[in-house]
Amino acid sequence: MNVDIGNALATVASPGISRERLERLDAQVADAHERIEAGMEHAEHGYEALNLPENVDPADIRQAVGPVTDADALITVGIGGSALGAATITDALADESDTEAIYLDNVDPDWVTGHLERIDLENAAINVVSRSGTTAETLANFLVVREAFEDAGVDWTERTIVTTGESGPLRDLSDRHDLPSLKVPDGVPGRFSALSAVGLVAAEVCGHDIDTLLEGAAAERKTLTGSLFDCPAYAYGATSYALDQRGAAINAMMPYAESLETSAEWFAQLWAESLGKDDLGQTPARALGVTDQHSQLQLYRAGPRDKLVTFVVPQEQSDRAIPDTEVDDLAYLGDSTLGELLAAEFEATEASLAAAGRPNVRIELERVDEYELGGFLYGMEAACVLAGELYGVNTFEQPAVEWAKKATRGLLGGGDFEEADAVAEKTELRIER
Ligand SMILES: O=P(O)(O)OC[C@H]1O[C@H](O)[C@H](O)[C@@H](O)[C@@H]1O
Repeated sequence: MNVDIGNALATVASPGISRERLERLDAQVADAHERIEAGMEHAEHGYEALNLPENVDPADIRQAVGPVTDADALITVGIGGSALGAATITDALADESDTEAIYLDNVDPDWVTGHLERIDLENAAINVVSRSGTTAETLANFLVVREAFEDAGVDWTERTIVTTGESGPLRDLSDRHDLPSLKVPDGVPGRFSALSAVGLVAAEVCGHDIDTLLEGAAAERKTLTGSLFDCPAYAYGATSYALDQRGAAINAMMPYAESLETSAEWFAQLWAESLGKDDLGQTPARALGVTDQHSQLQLYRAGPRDKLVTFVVPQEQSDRAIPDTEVDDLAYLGDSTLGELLAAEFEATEASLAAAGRPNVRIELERVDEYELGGFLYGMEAACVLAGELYGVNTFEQPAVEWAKKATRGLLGGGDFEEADAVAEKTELRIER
């Protein structure tokens, strides 16, 4: 990926970063890079995620998914980091797959039932993913899906792949039924695991080229150097951090490709869970070009100066001509294509923000394919790790999320957790109709 931070400079935007500040920031990046390299070298928790492109063996993944590559539908049961990386890849490349990728990452009963009633379960497969093997939503959904397979007369043990940690309830269940299983690599937090079996099983079942995904990531890894001026990932991480320090507390991720919409969800988890701690962090917002030009852009251009807009723009996309029309005022459209319209709208939006002095950054992908996606996922993870170093937070923990997990478990009678008591202590001020 390439990154253009020109519209984040103080000569264009406010908040913005001056050239002098960029130079000083680069010295901080050099120190942070040393720390990141040491973490990678010693396979420290979290930093190990940046070694994934070299450590993952695609042959293991291919072997595990062998029995289900004929599936018409793959039901991935997982949540957060155990769903969004895979969904980013398979949604981005969905046009090239005959397998429908479904993600059960919510426990809304109507929605889960709707999916299970719609799919032909005889030709479906299950991909259950949980790093901890204890996440209530995932385990509950898996039990529901398993039962639906049994009710349909399908032997779920022949149609299920498990990806989980070395031990835990899901590992026990997998061993008991002798299911094909893969391990979430040690030292890789869920939201940084897209380039492991966690993200690649679904990609492989859907027929995408996981070797090339890993090659794209490995190429991005080679760009990690001690200077933001040589490394697109660090340029993005450092710019986002510096803008946040100057008041851009919100980061609106706005891909200009329908197929990349899910990537903004993945980014939101990465950014929020990794950096949102110690009263610090930038709030990720999700937008989609061109659609949200007609809903959110007003706020981005004229609202509070508390936002960075991040565009993700594929340079090549397929195209379709706009037919000629009999209406004179619309004649200009007939000379164009949908792709040209999309490109023009992006350029106009980017320029409109710059003209109003609103900081924005452009991330360019050559196209939406396996290689570029691998590079994008890796690059954004590296950007996030760098930003975490600059903020001085522990990028790889999420104690605030764990709190709510314990409270939920306590409420369901899954143990004695003091966090559950807080639910009963809620302050009420009800206004009833
Ligand atoms: O993979 P699992 O252990 O099931 O965890 C799934 C998700 O659970 C929690 O909410 C964590 O905060 C996330 O980081 C994680 O991705």
